[in-house]
Amino acid sequence: MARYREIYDDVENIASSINDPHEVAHFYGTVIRLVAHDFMDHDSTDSNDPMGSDGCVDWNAKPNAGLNSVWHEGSDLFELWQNKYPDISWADFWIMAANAIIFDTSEEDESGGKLDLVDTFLWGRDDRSSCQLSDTRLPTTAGCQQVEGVFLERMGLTWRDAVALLGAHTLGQGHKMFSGHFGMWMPNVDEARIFNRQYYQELVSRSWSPRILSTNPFESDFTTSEIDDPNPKMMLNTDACLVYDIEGGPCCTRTDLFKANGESHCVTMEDTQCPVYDASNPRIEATNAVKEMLDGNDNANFYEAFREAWFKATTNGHSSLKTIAESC
Ligand code: HEM
Repeated sequence: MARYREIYDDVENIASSINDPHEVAHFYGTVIRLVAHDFMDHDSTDSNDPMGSDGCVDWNAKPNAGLNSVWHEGSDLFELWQNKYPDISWADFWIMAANAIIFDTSEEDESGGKLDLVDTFLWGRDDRSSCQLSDTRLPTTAGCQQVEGVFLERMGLTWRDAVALLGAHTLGQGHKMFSGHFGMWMPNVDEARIFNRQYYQELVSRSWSPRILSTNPFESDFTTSEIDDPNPKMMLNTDACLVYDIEGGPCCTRTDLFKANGESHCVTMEDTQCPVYDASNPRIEATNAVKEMLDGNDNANFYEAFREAWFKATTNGHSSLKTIAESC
């Protein structure tokens, strides 16, 4: 346990040594994203090669672009592992580093506690040196079929789990040079360094309009600001579809919001309201989960749902992991 806590301190020290707030947000975000890309290749229906958290991502594959900014020989995090924790597998170490960041960036509840995922942590994952084609199991940003494919069908999670995990998009940002999707889910870089339920508030309270990407005109996402805004805001189709049915064609998520001068807040499609799911649509479960995260005065529902989903996602496919006490 002492070592586990030491990793929290060491990761916090790396973050505190970074001066630029955008770089801090990117460091936080990329470590969490790295763990997600390690576990999102799990396929419980493939008994030959289910994959999952195994310290293996295909660094050259397009969906993983940007992950090597925190994990390459010479990076602070890699050096920390190499110099102090080389006996710990990459898979275990990445999860501990992510848990450290989530603890550090989460908000205190009424009793002064933060989100500490220590009780979800089991160790003993073996690293793989090769996981070819794992990237083909990673979701694209196209829409909710992708969310269903990765989380419900292959990882065996629920809509509530999927919605909770996607709440991690409260941290960090997208980049033109990596995915082509650029901007933050949050309105500013201060918010993009706090792990809280703000993602859901942003999703339901703003007018998100479709944006064709200059980096890839065949792909789109959603924004609330002009394309050349220095701090554009962003929601991916896989985020927007948790509440809005975006499959019927381009639409704006809130056509009912107006500026003081009467102009619509929608950047485009100001007359076309995105429909919401009706009770017979299975995706209503996603919307209900978003409502659950927003219910109450604090992050309690989000933190509890995230804790459950993170445990399932990081242990998926493993049958002999051990509790920290067993390492003593
Ligand atoms: C349907 C599933 C998902 C899709 C399609 C998706 C897509 C993306 C994309 C396109 C980016 C921008 C990458 C870049 O250009 O830098 C991103 C960033 C990020 N993702 Fe996801 N993601 C998914 C699930 C997850 C999950 C499960 C987590 C964690 C639990 C996560 C955490 C993050 C974080 C924290 C960032 C910010 C990284 C940074 O600041 O560089 N994502 N995601």
